[in-house]
Formats: sequence, C-alpha cells, structure tokens
Amino acid sequence: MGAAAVAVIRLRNPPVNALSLTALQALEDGLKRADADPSVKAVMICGENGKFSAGADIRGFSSPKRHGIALGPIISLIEKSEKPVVAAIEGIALGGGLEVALGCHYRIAHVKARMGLPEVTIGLLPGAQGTQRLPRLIGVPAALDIITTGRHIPATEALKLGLVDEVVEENTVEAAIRLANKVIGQPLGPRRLSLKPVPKLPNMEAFLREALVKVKKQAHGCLAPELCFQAVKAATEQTFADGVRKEQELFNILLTSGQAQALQYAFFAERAVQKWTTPSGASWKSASPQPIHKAAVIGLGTMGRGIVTSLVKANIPVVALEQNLEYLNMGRKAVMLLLEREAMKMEQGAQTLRFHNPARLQFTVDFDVLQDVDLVIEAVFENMALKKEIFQKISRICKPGAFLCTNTSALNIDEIASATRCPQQVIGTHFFSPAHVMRLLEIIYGLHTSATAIATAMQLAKALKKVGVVVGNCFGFVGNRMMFPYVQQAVFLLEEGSRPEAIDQVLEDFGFKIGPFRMSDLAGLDVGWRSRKGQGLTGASLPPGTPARQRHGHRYSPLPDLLCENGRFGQKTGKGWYQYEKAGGRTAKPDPWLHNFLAQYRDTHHIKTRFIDQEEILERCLFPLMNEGFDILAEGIASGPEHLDVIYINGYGWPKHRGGPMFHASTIGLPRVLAKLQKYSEAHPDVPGLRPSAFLKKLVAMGNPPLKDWMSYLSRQSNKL
Ligand SMILES: CC(C)(COP(=O)(O)OP(=O)(O)OC[C@H]1O[C@@H](n2cnc3c(N)ncnc32)[C@H](O)[C@@H]1OP(=O)(O)O)[C@@H](O)C(=O)NCCC(=O)NCCSC(=O)C[C@@H](O)CCCCCCCCCCCCC(=O)O
Repeated sequence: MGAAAVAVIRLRNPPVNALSLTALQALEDGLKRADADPSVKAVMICGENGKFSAGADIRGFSSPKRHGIALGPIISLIEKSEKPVVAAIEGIALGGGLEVALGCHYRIAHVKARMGLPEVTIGLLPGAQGTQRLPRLIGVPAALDIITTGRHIPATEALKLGLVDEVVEENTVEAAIRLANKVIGQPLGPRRLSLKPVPKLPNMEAFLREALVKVKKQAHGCLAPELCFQAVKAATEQTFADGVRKEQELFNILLTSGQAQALQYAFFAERAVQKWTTPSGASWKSASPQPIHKAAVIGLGTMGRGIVTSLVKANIPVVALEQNLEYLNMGRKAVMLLLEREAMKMEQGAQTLRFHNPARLQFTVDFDVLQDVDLVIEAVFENMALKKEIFQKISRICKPGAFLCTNTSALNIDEIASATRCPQQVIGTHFFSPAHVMRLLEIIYGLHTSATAIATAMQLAKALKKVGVVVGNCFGFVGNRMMFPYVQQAVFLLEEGSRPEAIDQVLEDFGFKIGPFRMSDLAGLDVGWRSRKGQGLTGASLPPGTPARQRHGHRYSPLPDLLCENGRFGQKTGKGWYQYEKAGGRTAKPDPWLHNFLAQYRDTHHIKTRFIDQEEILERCLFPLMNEGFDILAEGIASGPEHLDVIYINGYGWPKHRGGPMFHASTIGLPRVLAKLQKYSEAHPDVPGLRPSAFLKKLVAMGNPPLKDWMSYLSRQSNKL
C-alpha cells in the first residue's frame, strides 16, 4: 500500500499548537473527511513545527466561546475510527495534546519528545477522557503519578511505561506513516483503550488509600490534585462511560473553583515577566545577552555555596573564591556535599564525575584568578563597606565587559556600583535560600546598569532553571520590601496578645509553606538583628532615651532584638520563637518560656492582652504586604502586578493557587482591602505600613478595575525612575 493511503492531519496553531476552537474544528473536519474517503486506509496525526500539541488553549478557559465545546467527543471519534490512526509525537504532547494521542490506536514518539498531563498545575484535571484512558494503558500507579504531579516524562520513560509503542531517532512523521501502512487491516479492537479493563492491583483499595494521603499532603490546600485522584479512582470502580461522566463533573468543579483561574494567571504571569522593560526604555526586545563561558562566586557562606552549586548544575565553569584558606576549605567541603546530594537526586553517576572535574570548579583565595571570568557574583555579608571594597577590587581585576553582580537582599545597587569604574556592568542578582533549590532570581538594575547586563542576568536565570524578575532599585527591592510590613505586623500581633504558633497556623492554613515565625527561626533571627543594628534601630548606636517601642515617631517592636539578646537565634541555637530538640534541630515546638516572656513584656509595657481572631491575623499580615505592593507599582519599581506575584510565588512560598498577593487583592476586591486598611490604620495610627497607598485609593476611586488594567491608571509623572 502506497503512502497516499495514509491521510495526514497536522495540528497547526503556533507556537505550541494549542487546541483552540479553530484547531479543534479542523481536527474534527479532517477526521470526518478521512473517514468518508474510501481511498484513505489509515490516518496519521502530527503537529506543525516539530511539536505535537501543548493541549487546550489555556486562554480559552475564560472565553465565553468555550461553552459547549468539548475535546472528549472528538477523541472518541478518533478511537472509534475503522481506519487505524497513528499519533506522531514530536517535541511535546501535553494535556489535551496527549489525550488526542491516547485516542489514537498507535503512538510513536521522537526520542527527544516529552509527554505529560500537566492540567493539575493549572488547577484542572485532564478533561478529555485522559483520566480514564491513561490508567487503562499504563496501570493505576503510573497514571496517578503522572496525573497528580503533572510532570513531563521523556520519550524513553514513556516507552518503558507502555505509553508509546515506539521511540525513533529519525523523522517521526515518516516513521508514523510507515507504521500506519503496516497496520492497515489489522484488528483495532485491542487498540481501543476505552475497551480495555484497568489493570488490577493485588490490593487496589489499600494502594488508593495510601496514595490519597500522599496526594493530600503534597497539595497544601490546592484542590486539583485531590480531584485528579478522584477521577483516576473512578476509572478503577466504574465503566469507561461512567468514569468519563465523573471526570466531566470534577473538571467543571475545578474550572469554576477560582483556584484554576489563579493558577492560569500564574502560568501567564511567569511568561509575562520574561518580557522585561525598564522605565528608561530598555527592553527584552532590543537587548542581547552576552554568553557566560565562565563565572565566579565570591564568598562561600550559605548563599555562595548554593550559588556555586546552581552554576555547576547548569554546567557553567565556576571559580569559587574565599578570603582565607580556612573559610575556603569549609566552603569547598560544603559545596562538595551539596553537589553529591544533587547528583544523587539526579540519579546519574556521570553527573558526579563532571561536578568534580577541577577544570570546571576551581577553589581559590587569589583574586587574580578572576581575570578571565565573564561574570562575578559577590555573595559576602550584607555590609555596604565590605561590598564596596570588593567591587572596587574586582572592577580593577576583571576583564572589561565582565558583569559584576551582587547578591544583596536589600542594599543600594547604585552605591555599590559607585565603587567601580564600570557602573553599567553592575547589577543585583538576589538569590533565595537555598540558592540551588529556590526558583526565584530577583534582578535589580541600578541607575547606570546597561540593558545588556539585564539581558545577560535574565539569560543566566534561564540557564540556572530559575525565573528571573527584573525590578528597580530601592531598599529591600520588591520581595523583602513587601515582606517587612508583613513580618512587622506578625510581631505587633504578638505584642497585642497572640502567639507565634497561632499566627503561623493561620498563614499556613492560608497556604504559605511556612509561617513568619517558623521562617524567621529557619533563616536565623541574627540576620535581621545585624541589619537593624546597622540601621541604628537597636544596639550601641541607639541614642540614649529612645523609647523602647518607638523609632522615628513610629511604632517599633523590640521583641526580635530581645530574643537575640537572649541568645535565641532560631534553629541554629535550638531556640527562637519556638524551641527545638537541639541546636540545629528542625522540629518546632511551642515554648512556655516564650509565652511567659511575652506575658512579662506586655506587663512591662502596659499592653492589655486581647484575643485576636484568625481573620484579623490574616488581614493584618497580608493587607500591608499588598499595600506596599501598590506603592512599589506606583513608584515604577516593578512594571506590573504580575512581577510582584511571580516573586512571591517563587521566592516567598506564597500559595500558587492563590495567584500571588496582587492577584489575591484583586479577587478579594480592592474596595474591601482599602476599607480594612483604613480600619486598621485608624486603630494603629503610628504604623505607616497600614496607611492605604495612594495608588490603591486611586484604583478604588476608578471603580476597582481588573488587574490587567491597573498600570494604565498610573500617570507617567508618578514613575520615579
Ligand atoms: C508547552 C510548553 C512546555 C512550552 O514551553 P516553552 O518554554 O518552550 O515556551 P513557553 O512556555 O514560553 O510557551 C510559548 C508560548 O506558548 C504559550 N502557550 C503554551 N502553552 C499554551 C497553551 N496550552 N495554551 C495557550 N498558550 C500556550 C505561552 O503562553 C507562550 O506564549 P506567550 O505569548 O505567553 O509568550 C509550556 O508552554 C507549557 O507547559 N504549556 C502548558 C501546557 C499545559 O498546561 N497544557 C494543558 C492545557 S489544559 C488541557 O489541555 C485540558 C484538557 O485536558 C481538556 C480540555 C477540554 C476542553 C477543551 C476545550 C478547548 C476550548 C478552547 C476554546 C478556545 C476559544 C477560542 O479559540 O477562542
């Protein structure tokens, strides 16, 4: 039989062949034409430009045109076809794309293709019969894993699981046409997944019970994983048709849950921040990144070690530098341990060998070794004088054109750049701890930072598999600046009558991975103490006679300073806001000592203890954080609310299914946020963080516009930069 007997249906909707209304219609038309044409003996479905399909058009879920359109019936049509249908999977087959392939009678994939059902990551479940076909094909444990995690699996793993029939290194489309020709006339019944039983397990009930516990534990309040589980469970208990009905019912619950909207917003926000611009007109469109062939990291403390590990993992040769041999050896040991753990996680012994290659990872105390690096990341103590000294030195030693990055979490980039001869090469790269794990990289441009430096830092973030977010220069930048009023309120709530465990619980129930006090104990209370001493807020430089609970006329809580004075630095000392089993312990237990200490503190300062309910805890912590966000937007420090949200989701453990703080503000409604801030501000007039931002007030006055329109309400003149 010649190749002409195989009809080719090509999914075409660049850049990822998402299944839009038009694409779905074209698929259905193509199938019906092939079915009706007696000269067609088989069908091959592939995607345009080397990509099968990324699934349903996500933007379509909020489109009114979507109603009544379904992919499932089209997939049934494929499966019912009397002519064999072969899927040729190149690039990606995700979500609805993979569901189309599961409807086909045969699947052939390119060796570099990736497959998955990532609907759970955008708050949904596979809603085109995927939850019913996949367990029938590869069994319940593997299907449950793929559907509840949304992970992408490589073609080789797909072959092992039986998800695809063949993996090829050559032209997949040609191979699929060959396969289609070969199977013409063979019985299709055994190839129709809807007719297959779900493979049995010796103890399905016990397996599902345990799996549910695991799914719930990992969900952190996100609804989709559990509903994905329910859909797969239905496949084990019901007929295919009933299972599909259950899948639809659960899909609709998720679609209207609000979490799906938040997660889809987060998906597009992450892509939007890649298209960075600055108020001076620099932009991703015109700036080109420079290649980084070799990098250096100065300082091998906690941050430096993580950054070195991250660079090595990205296969970028690194020079790791410390001030003396003692610190260098300590740093070297710690880095090697991290790399070994990473290699174990990657389960590739070969990686270990490459990590240990001395030509790619060099430890030194000699600054002259930095002469040929393309980029330096300084990761020493948060001390301006020290940082300036280092920048002065490296700007003399490094080759012209080398990028000089500082891993500061709050300090002024322009002041650091002023110590160099090349301020255009200086840029802030704020990593988050642990730096080899956390996805966020806050990229801070100064007054003189070049567009090339920004583009290069963004490219570096991508190479390190991180999300880079470009922001302007101000104390604390975006993330920490918004964090200050949040933490401040949490401590004020302790003064007024609450306890660390009560406050942490409310915020963890909201979805934060870790509440503010557990976070503070983990990070170390001494970090903030040192910074406050540096700012003259506490310690020897505090002018005599300063009231204990006031600084510069505003409310101040000395509680964290008092804890530090008592040697309570958090986990590292075994005591902080909680008590731990030992120094370095990780299990936080409420501490009666602290409860007594708080009671005495309130007595000393004549603070009347009151009961503070969950609503007040949540609002007092979250609303000032959002409020600061509105000020940041008004000052032009970030170019849109999506930037703030991406920073909070990827760097501060904000629950992704709540879309980020600014998205959350928009879902609560800005008038409500404003009214509550006004109420709390009246009750606490000495707390500037509770005073509503002028931009928030303006947006409310303009009728609470949708988040995507907020920035259009900012006049150019109000942009500081
Ligand atoms: C695919 C990726 C892995 C690619 O990653 P990469 O890093 O290479 O590139 P980007 O992430 O930057 O993406 C490039 C570009 O493409 C946009 N995009 C990607 N995927 C989609 C998508 N699925 N829909 C829309 N747009 C998409 C992305 O935004 C970028 O564009 P930008 O302008 O922002 O730069 C990676 O992108 C990825 O992981 N994508 C998501 C994959 C995914 O989650 N798939 C699941 C989708 S949900 C699904 O399939 C549900 C089904 O189970 C059930 C569906 C039943 C109902 C079907 C009804 C459909 C109705 C549609 C109605 C439409 C109305 C209309 O046409 O008007």
